[in-house]
Amino acid sequence: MKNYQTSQIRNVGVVAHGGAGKTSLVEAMLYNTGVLSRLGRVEDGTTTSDYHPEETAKQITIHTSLVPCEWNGVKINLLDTPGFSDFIGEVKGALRVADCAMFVISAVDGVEVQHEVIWDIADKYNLPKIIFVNKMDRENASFNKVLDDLKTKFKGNFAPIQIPNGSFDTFTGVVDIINQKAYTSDGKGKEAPVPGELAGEVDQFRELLIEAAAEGDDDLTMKYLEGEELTLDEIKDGLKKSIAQAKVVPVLAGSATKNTGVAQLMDVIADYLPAPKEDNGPMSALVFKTIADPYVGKMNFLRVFSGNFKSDTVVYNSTKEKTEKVGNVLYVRGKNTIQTDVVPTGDLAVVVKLQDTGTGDTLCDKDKPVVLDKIDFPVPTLSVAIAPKSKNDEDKLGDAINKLLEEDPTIKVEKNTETKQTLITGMGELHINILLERLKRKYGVDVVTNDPKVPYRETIRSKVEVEGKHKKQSGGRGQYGHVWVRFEPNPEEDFVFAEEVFGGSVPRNYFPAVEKGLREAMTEGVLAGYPTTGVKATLYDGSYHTVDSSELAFKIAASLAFKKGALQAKPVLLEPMMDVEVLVPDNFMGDIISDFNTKRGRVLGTEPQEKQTLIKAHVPLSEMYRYAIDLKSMTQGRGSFTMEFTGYEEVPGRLADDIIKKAKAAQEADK
Ligand SMILES: Nc1nc2c(ncn2[C@@H]2O[C@H](COP(=O)(O)OP(=O)(O)OP(=O)(O)O)[C@@H](O)[C@H]2O)c(=O)[nH]1
Repeated sequence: MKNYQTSQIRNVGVVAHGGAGKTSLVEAMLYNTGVLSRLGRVEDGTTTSDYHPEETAKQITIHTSLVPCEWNGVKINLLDTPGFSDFIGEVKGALRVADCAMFVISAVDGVEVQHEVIWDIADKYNLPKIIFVNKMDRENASFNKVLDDLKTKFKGNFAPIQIPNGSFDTFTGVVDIINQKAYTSDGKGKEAPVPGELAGEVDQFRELLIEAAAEGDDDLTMKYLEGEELTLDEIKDGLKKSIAQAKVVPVLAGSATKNTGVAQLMDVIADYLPAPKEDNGPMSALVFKTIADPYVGKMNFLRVFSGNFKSDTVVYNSTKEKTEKVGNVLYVRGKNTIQTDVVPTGDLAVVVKLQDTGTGDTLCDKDKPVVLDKIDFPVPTLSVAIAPKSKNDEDKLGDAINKLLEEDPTIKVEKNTETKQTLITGMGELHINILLERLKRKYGVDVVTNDPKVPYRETIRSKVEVEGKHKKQSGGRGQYGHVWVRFEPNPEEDFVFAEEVFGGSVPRNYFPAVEKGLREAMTEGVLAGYPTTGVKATLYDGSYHTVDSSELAFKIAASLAFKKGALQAKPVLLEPMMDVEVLVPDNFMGDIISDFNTKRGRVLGTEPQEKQTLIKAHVPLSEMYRYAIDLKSMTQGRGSFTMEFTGYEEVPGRLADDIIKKAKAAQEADK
């Protein structure tokens, strides 16, 4: 691959709802450039971009893959992104470094949920958009229906620039609106005059395009408004500017698997889509993806935003505040790599084997450090507990998890100190399944999964004074510890220890042992063995023996006092509560609120947002573990939510009885 200058580069994020045909389209584009001798098929697992074993097995895209292709003297960097909602983080990473979002929409299925979700992301990045209406060869394909769908679902000036000639079994090619030429099927196709029956439509769409072109440039606007005719060059130039300013969204049609209309799409990308912004300042680059490749090692995919990125140099990671040594820099295409010495502004490439650099990090010159805007990754919300299957798996698990985390910014792993479970949190069921498969296939670690346990707690509701006495006389030196302790509720803190001992009834040097005895006893509550919190304990009396008393004896006495005291002080079970915020389109509000009622939640309020409503609620954690799945099915994937721990609340009586019964049965079984 030769070196390209910034003006000759097009970075295109290929985005869509799953199954619309992104991967097939990228494959056809690559085939047209001549680097493939035959067209790979998703069904056969032979496409260039979906080459990971987990992708060929499931026939879906999981990773964004970078596929550069050369066309008409331009290098088109295609970022083939996953369409399934669990992998929206990959789409966000790709669009952060793309200069344009290309939406692939099935002519049969029209605009689907993920298109809507990604549309909003593209809007946030102010990205120009282009639309390819795919699958024109399928039964029930309708270009005009998709066009109507676009106009009702999105804001935008949609202007067809290439329309289909026929559909399904009459689909014979495409018509280029600007040049007013028809092309027959397959590859570049043969040029032909516009068929008579399409002439009216072509004229009408051409008028729309000219109007859109005129909006791209003030001089052209004037000329257009004065009724003068624009030349072909002026139309093309104006259109280019309008697209770059996102004032018009060009719409094209074709079939990826029949490779029809695809060469014309590539012409449009090369001729009309914006090149990256030139910036000759000091070097800066953003890492948008990290992969642990079994052969190559760690691969950081980056985009250069300014200056040139060079191989065999030292760069500064301003995010981690660390210096990194750069060795090889590669251009990649699926599995294949080519070394390069320099990557110009705007280009995408891969650096291998950096020490500390990960996704979202900025690399720059040490003496002119900058930090580029981060990628706004989604927060994972679906958790499962995992445990190693064998000792061998246990040894490898920690390392393997670190590798997973390095590759995927949308996973969280944490060990819950109370339940002792390791929780892995991801974006959805499919995401978690894939992570577990990856653990096994790539890192040889087998795990079993469980539902997460709820970290319940216990507390007391009344004040009591109790005695704890430990006395043992069995020949030789005995053991003697004796305390009186007052227990009272103190919800503000986990535990407070105080003493009001008069006249040395318990000597000072035993106080720490008493406190320790209480703290240890509290880790296993009297109701169901959960940690006890919100207690103040005051040691106020007791007695000792000059020979037989010891720290151990006082510790035991304190522990006995706690067990007795907690039982008398009206113990109750507490559960963790979450502050939940759900963002959904307005029409789902009622469903979300009534669902919270069944989940023992309290809705705190709703706030209208642009196009959506934010619902705030207070819900027990035990009801929220599968919410990621519930919300997806309630809103067909249109909703999102976040939650945060806020504190503990008492579990209602009957439910508490059940939980205590189950916990006791489990304790028995353990014995
Ligand atoms: N008839 C017809 N089938 C197509 C066309 N494009 C794609 N398909 C088929 O549609 C299915 C999905 O295509 P993919 O290319 O995997 O779609 P994708 O958008 O990459 O899907 P994800 O990887 O899940 O995001 C495959 O079975 C393709 O063969 C087309 O133009 N015509």
